[in-house]
Amino acid sequence: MITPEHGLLALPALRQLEQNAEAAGLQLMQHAAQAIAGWCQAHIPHGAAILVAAGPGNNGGDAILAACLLKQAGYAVEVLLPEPRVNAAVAAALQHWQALGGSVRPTLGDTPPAWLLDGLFGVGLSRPLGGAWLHLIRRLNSLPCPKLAIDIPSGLDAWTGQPRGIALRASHTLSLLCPKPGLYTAQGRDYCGHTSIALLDCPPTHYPQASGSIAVPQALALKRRHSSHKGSYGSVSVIGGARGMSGAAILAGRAALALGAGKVFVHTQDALLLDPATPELMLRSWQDGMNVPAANVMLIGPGLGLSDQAHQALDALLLHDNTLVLDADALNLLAADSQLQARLRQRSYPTLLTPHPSEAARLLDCSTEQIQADRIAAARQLAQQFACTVLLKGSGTLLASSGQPYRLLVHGSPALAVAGQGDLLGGAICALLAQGMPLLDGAHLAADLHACAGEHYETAQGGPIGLSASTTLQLMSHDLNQRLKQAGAPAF
Ligand SMILES: NC(=O)C1=CN([C@@H]2O[C@H](COP(=O)(O)OP(=O)(O)OC[C@H]3O[C@@H](n4cnc5c(N)ncnc54)[C@H](OP(=O)(O)O)[C@@H]3O)[C@@H](O)[C@H]2O)[C@@H](O)CC1
Ligand SMILES: [K+]
Repeated sequence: MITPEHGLLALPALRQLEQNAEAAGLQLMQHAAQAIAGWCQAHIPHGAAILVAAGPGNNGGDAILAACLLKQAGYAVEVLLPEPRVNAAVAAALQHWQALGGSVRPTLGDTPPAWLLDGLFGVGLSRPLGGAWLHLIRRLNSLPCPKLAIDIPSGLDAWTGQPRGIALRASHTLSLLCPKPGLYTAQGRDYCGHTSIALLDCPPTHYPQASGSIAVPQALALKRRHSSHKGSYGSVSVIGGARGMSGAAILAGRAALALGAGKVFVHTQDALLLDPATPELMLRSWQDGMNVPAANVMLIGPGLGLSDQAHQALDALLLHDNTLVLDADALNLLAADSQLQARLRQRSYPTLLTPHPSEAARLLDCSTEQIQADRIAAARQLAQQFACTVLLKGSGTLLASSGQPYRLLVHGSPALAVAGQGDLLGGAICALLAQGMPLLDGAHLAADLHACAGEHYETAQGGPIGLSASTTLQLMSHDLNQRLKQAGAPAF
């Protein structure tokens, strides 16, 4: 059961929710206005000058009713109404505003306010913004003040996280009734700033079924018994590291160890004698063969290259009856060979693909821009087309598996946008799977630990530059131990 604060609704379900609430006599717009005014009173100094930009739909209605409450609370509020043709709810809100002595201006003045409230467009944006709206939002973006977006920054698509023509660049976003995927994925994080959700006291029974979720699985399944040994925590084999690329496979192996796998093998093209920083790794060459015990989780791809030998290794591994994670060049080999694709679809054992947007584009034979234009659709299409679970990397990482609600990560940081981080994530996922977590949950928890490591680093350093692999792994294993401490009893 996905709770209202975690559920991601499609537009028809959101409209259904609105109708359910209205039918039950809930005054959503009043609740929205109270939530917005409450947020402002908690964050904006008393009496400050607030410009409230109101659009022609209910997003504008929320904004104007909030303006009324803020004026009554002693703020110096002005309403900007660029479009005089408004819906009935906005007209009623305007009457209330004018009855309080509030004035309305059609264009932006010269004096910048202390804060801007953006209530131009919300989830009713139905086409790209053009003409006068482009000009206005450009001017609002250049105002030297913090900006609170109501529900979603105006112009940002609430489902894809992409601006439609242009979008307001908010410093904060207060989203109403439920989270929306566009707050977190694609360009959403850059446009929304700090986000919070106001559920508007809407009872959970009014919420239709969610198509996605932002809830992170618990670490409970990873609790350890005292009477356990390394054989209790599974083993991971990493297959990659073509000549000159062995570092990628080693990094994946280190991550698998750091996140708790019992034993880790790393198969590289040339046999390495030792990883001095992690002598626990068991190093093998491709010539030693890929025969590994049936309980293993296998990761193929980091630094694998596109050679015939690499192709043969992937071809053989797809026949193995154990959990398989495909990353990096394994995905590129897959994209170029329909026979490999057919073999993948025939697998009956858990299989995960972990593409970044360019790899996803190769797999779906489209452009990276097309993937990014609708990341949720792309992740779902990959999962369906290849009959497996998919983790689509990038800002707002997504997980999709046919017949399941999609998952969306709300954490992450540009600190992670450096070489080697994908290899670490692949190894970390395998570690949690080797310890018995189901595929979707294990991949999700590992990705969340990775995303949070980036955020923790950025917070601690005051910026995103310079995150190393070893720091990432320390942060991830520390976070995992904290989550274990908070989890309940061991899962016997
Ligand atoms: N959902 C909920 O349960 C709740 C919703 N609430 C609030 O309502 C908001 C949604 O309200 P909404 O549906 O009235 O849509 P909204 O975003 O105000 O815009 C519609 C207007 O914009 C216009 N328009 C659209 N695109 C345009 C374009 N490119 N260029 C120009 N015009 C364009 C469109 O015109 P039309 O397409 O009809 O020509 C119409 O006039 C939601 O975000 C939240 O704030 C809360 O009160 C609590 C519960
Ligand atoms: K808005």
